[in-house]
Amino acid sequence: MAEAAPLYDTYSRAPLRFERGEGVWLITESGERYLDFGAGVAVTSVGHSNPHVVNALKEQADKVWHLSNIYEIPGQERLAKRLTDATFADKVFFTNSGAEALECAIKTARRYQYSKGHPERFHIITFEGAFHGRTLATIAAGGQEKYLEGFGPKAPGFDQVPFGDIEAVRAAVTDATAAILIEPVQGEGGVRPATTEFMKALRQICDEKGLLLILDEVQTGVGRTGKLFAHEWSGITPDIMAVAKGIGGGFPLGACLATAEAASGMKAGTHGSTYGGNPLAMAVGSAVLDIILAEGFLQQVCDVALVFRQGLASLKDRYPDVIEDIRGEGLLLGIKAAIPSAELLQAIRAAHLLGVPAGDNVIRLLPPLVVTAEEAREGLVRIERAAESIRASKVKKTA
Ligand SMILES: Cc1ncc(COP(=O)(O)O)c(C=O)c1O
Repeated sequence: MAEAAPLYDTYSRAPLRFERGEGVWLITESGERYLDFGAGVAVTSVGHSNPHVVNALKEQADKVWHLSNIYEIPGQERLAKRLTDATFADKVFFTNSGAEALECAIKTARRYQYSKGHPERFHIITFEGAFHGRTLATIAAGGQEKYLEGFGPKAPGFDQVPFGDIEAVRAAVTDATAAILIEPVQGEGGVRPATTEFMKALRQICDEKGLLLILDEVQTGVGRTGKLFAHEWSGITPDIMAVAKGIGGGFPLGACLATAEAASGMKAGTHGSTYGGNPLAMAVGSAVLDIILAEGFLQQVCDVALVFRQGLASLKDRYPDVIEDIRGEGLLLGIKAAIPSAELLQAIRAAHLLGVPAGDNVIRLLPPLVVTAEEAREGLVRIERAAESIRASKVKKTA
């Protein structure tokens, strides 16, 4: 047996060694092809090795890789302008990851209340089942105890309430509340979309009580649900939004977006990042946006998502012993398994399709947004093969 690599044991890794990627495919060292419907985990939005993005990265790499944020960085200004033009936001802070974008969002909200003369208003209302990252503040913000275990006292100022329970939110608001933080669709928590009514009610509570609404669109953003950002489906806008994953298409890039008012407390020296907003990341982010913002692209995402979802619904009808439910929005879909989800994920992987585990016995399917209807159908064929193999093994066991 090969000697274990000297890596932290933080991941239970599947024994697959991918050497390269092409569009929606990942190819192992031995040349086996897998349909990548995990896309990293909702990361490779425009597919693996997208030529437009690769060229942008190469071109920038020949010019300059790193500039300190103590200088003006034209690529940063351009990407910030594109993001603010396309959204509710007036201001952007670039980060290297989702958790960092959330850290910036939380700091922005607290600093806003502080600068308005309310230093006591630092509590953030968050939701059970939520996932916001793995830093000390974001595990405290998240609604899953397992991520806190053994990491010392939970950072103060995060109050969890049940997801979707507007009365619980109202009851949790106190004079110490600064903001409400929510994922429009809980991803890691089991692909659970918040309803439009719930999102609207959160906005209303924030307006009534002088709170900021922070959206975590790290997983749902940049076209994943068929709109540029998932909150657009509900017709509300946030005050602050964390973005990452899809915006970098695989390059470490995140961003915290805010209205000018919400960001008004973030003065020179209040926050910073050595690598955030570096020229390579900016070139990649801009190239990704070229594709996502191209005319008709998001409609294509919706069209393919419909084909995929209808196919999944039909599989659910034909294999109720394997699939209990299909849920999600756009190309952020979840199969709630009727058997242990790890078993189904394993069978899907054996059919050379990659999905991602989530809470609530769910498997997430998040193909690159460039997936075609034909590739989506190929994915369905493989899921059916997996369902058949599970049935066959059950028959064998009972025989
Ligand atoms: C909704 C959400 N927020 C935050 C994060 C953390 O992002 P990162 O792993 O880039 O820090 C994730 C990652 O899975 C996520 O899904």
